[in-house]
Amino acid sequence: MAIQKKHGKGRLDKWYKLAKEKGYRARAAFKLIQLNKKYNFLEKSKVLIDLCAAPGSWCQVAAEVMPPSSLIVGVDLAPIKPIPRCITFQSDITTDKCRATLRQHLKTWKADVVLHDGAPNVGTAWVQDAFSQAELVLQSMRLATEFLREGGTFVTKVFRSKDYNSLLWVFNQLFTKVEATKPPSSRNVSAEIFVVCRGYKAPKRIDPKFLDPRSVFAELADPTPNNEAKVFNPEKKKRKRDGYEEGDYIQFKEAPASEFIQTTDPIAMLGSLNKLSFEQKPNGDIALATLNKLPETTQEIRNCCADLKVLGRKEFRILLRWRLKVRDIFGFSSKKKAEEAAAGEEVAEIEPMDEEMQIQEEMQKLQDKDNTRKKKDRRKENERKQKEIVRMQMHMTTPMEIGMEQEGGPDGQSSMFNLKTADKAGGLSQIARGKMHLVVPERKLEEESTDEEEESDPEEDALERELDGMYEQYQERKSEADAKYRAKKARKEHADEEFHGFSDKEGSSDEEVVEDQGSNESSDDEESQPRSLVTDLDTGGRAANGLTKRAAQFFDQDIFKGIDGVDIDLEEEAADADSGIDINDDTSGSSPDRSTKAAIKQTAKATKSLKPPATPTADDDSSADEAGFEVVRTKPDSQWEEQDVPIRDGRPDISIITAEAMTLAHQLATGEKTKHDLLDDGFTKYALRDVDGLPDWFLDDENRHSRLQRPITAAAAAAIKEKLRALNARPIKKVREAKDRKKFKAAQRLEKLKRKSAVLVDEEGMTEKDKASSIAKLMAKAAKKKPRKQVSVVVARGGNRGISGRPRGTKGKYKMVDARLKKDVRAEKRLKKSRK
Ligand SMILES: C[S@@+](CC[C@H](N)C(=O)[O-])C[C@H]1O[C@@H](n2cnc3c(N)ncnc32)[C@H](O)[C@@H]1O
Repeated sequence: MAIQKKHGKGRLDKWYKLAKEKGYRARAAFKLIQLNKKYNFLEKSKVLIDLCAAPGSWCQVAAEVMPPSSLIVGVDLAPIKPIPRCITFQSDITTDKCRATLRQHLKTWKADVVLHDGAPNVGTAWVQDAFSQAELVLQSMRLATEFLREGGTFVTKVFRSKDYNSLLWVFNQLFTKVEATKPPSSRNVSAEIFVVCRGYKAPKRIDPKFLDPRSVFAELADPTPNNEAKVFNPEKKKRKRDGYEEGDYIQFKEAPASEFIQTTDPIAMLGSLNKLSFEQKPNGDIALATLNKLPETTQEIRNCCADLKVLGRKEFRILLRWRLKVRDIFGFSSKKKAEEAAAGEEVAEIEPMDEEMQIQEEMQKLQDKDNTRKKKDRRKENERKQKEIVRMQMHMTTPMEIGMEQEGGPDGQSSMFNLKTADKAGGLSQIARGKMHLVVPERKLEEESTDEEEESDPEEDALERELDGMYEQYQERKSEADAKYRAKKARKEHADEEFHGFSDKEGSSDEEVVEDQGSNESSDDEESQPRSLVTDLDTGGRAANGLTKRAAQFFDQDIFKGIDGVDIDLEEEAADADSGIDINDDTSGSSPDRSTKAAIKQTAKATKSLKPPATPTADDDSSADEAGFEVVRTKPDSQWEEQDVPIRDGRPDISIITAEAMTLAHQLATGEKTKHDLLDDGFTKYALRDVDGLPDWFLDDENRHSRLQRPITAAAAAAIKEKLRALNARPIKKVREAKDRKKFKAAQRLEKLKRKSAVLVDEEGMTEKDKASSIAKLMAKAAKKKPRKQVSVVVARGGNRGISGRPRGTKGKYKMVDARLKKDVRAEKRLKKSRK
C-alpha cells in the first residue's frame, strides 16, 4: 500500500498532487470526474448549476467536459475566482436572493444537471450544527426541483448521519433512479458519500413537506427508503404541524409548549424549533391551558420559550427543568412515578376502582408498552453498533465521524444530543474525569440530606450529562476547525498547568530554603509582619535602572515617554517591595476579580515583583521558608514565554498587552491612581464568584460575557494601535535576513577592496598612473554583478526520485516546479524563439 503523507487531512495525497498538476483548484475535481465517468451526465448537458462551488474545481471540470456553448453557473458563500466559460456569483444558497440570481442567469432555460458539494462551516451555534449539513442538502434539493428539467440529474454530497435515510427517501420520491456511491478520490475516513439522482420526475406540484427539514428529519422517525410509502400519512404528521399552511416555506418553526412537555426528546425539539407558544388555538388544547396557569410557568420561562434560537445552555437547562417539574405535576414522569403507580395498583386490587386508579392503570399500560418499545430499540441500537464496529474496522469511518451520527433515542425518536453519541466522542469519560465527577456526588449528599425536592432525578442527570457531553463535542469540533480557538485553549491549559505545577512545588521548597539568605535577620519580626525578600538570582535579569528587563521594555514604549517620575516611581516601588501588595493573595477569601488581577499583574510585574511570602505565584519560582522569608527568583529570558505576557522575538508581545493594562500602567505611572486604588477597583461582583461545582460550559459562558469592562484611555488605545501598525510594517523574517546577508556581503567586499588598494598604493615598482588604473579595475570588478547560476527546472513526480529526494537524472542546482510553471516557461521559450 502506498504511504500517504499526513499533512492536515493527509492533504498531500496523490489526488492533491494530481489536481495541482492538472491545474484544478481542488482535489474535489476528481470526485466529479469519477462520478461522471460512472454515470455520464456531463457530456450531454447544456445547462448546469453548481451549488457551493468554491473554489471552483467542479466548474472547471464541467467546463472541460460539457459541450462548448453550455451555460455553467456556480454559486458559493465564498468568492470564486473567474473560470473561463463559467458564470459565478457569491450568495447563500439558502436565500431567496440566490434563487432570484440563478433565475436571472438561467432566464427561461432549465438545467440538465444540478450539482451540490456543500459543507457548512462549523459555526458558533453548536446546538444547530448537527442538522446543518443535511439541511443544506435539502435546500439544494429545493433549488434542484425548481431549476431541473424533466429527466435531469441532481448530484449531491451527503454525510452518513441519521438523516441519510430520510434524504434518500425524499430523493426516491422525486427521481426515477437514485444511487449512492463513494468515488475513489473521496477519502475513506470521510463520512461523505455522493448521491446521484437521475430522471427528475418534475411533478406539477410538490408537497412542501418533502422539502421542509422539520418534516423530513424530525417526523420521519423510521423512514424506509425505496418502499411504497409515496404519500405522507397526514395523521402521523399532524402532531407537530400546527401553524404551518400548505406551501409555507417560512423557516420559522413553532410548536405548542404542551408538546414540549409531552415529548420524549425535548432536546431535539429545542434544537429544531424557534418558539414554544402558549397561545390557545380555537380547538382548545387543555394541557396548554393548564400549563398556562401553573405557577411553575414563570415569566422567565415564557421569555425563554418566545425565542429559542437566542438561548444559551443555561436557559436550555431552565426549560428542561421546568419540563420535568410539569411532567411530575401532570403525572407522566420518570421511573419513580412508575414505581409509585405500580405500588398504587397493588392497593387498587382491594379497593373499588375510582377514576384516579383508572388513570394509574392506564399509565401502567402505557409504561409497559413503552418498555417493550425500548427493548426493541435497544436491540436495534446494538445491531447498529455492531455494524459501526465493522465499518470502523474496514476504515470506512472514524470514531469522530460516528460521533456525528445522531441515532434514535431509546424512545425511538431522533435525539440531537444523544448521550450515547456523546459517549462515542469520549464526552462522558471526559466528564467523568472532570469536575462534574468530583463535585456532583458531594453536592448530591448535601442536597439529599437537606432538601428532598432537590433529590437528583436520573432523567434530569441524564439530560445534564447529555448537554455536557454535547458541549464537549462542540468544543472538539470547534477546536478542529478553528486554529485561533485551539491556540487560546492551549494557552489556557498551559496557564492552568503552570498554576498546578506551582502548587506541587509549594510543599517541597527545601531547595529554596537553602537559598534563603535572610532568615537570621528576619527572626525578629517573624510573627509580627513577614517580609518579602526579593532576591534576583538571575544576574542578567535586571536592567541598568534597577528595573527588570521586562519592566524596562514595557516602560520603553512611546506612551510613557515624557512622563516625569516614571523611573523614580518605579525605583521607589522596587525599593518598596517589602511593604508589597500581593495581587495573588486569595487567602482572604475575597480578592479582586480575575481581570483585575490579570491587568494588575501585567502592570505590577512590569513595575516590580511584590509578594508576601506565604503566597507564591505561578509567575515566579518563589517559596516561603519557615521564618517567613521568601526567595523570589526571576526567570531567565528563555522562560519568559511561560509567563502571562506572550513573547515575540524575545520581547513582550505588545500587540497582546491589552489597552486596559496600558491604561492602568499609565495611571499608575502618572500618579492618577495608586496601587491601592487598583486593588480597590478589583473588588467587584465578579470577584466573588463561587465557581465550585459549576459545569465548564457555564463557566466558559460567564468568562466570555460576564466580566468587568474597564475604561481605556485614548492614549492607550492609540499606543496599541501604533504598536500593531509597527508590527505589521515589519518585513517578514526571511526578507529581513536576506537583506542583512546582502549588506554583510557588500561590507565584506568593500573591506577586501580597501585592503587591496592599500597594498597597491604602497607598491614601489609601479607608477602612479598604473596604480590608479589597477585600483579602477579592481573597483569595476567589484561593482560587476555576478551572473546568476543556471538552475535546472525539473517537473518531478512522486516516483521519480532518488533516496536523497533529488529527482533522478538531475545534476547541480535544481528547482521543483508544478505543471503550470513548466508550461509557462515553455511558452516563454517558444515566444523568444518565434521573435528571433
Ligand atoms: C467542499 S467545498 C466545495 C468544493 C467545490 N465543489 C469545488 O469543486 O471546489 C464546500 C463549499 O460549500 C460552501 N457553502 C457552505 N454553505 C453554503 C451556503 N449556505 N451557501 C453557499 N455555499 C455554501 C462553502 O463555502 C464551501 O466553499
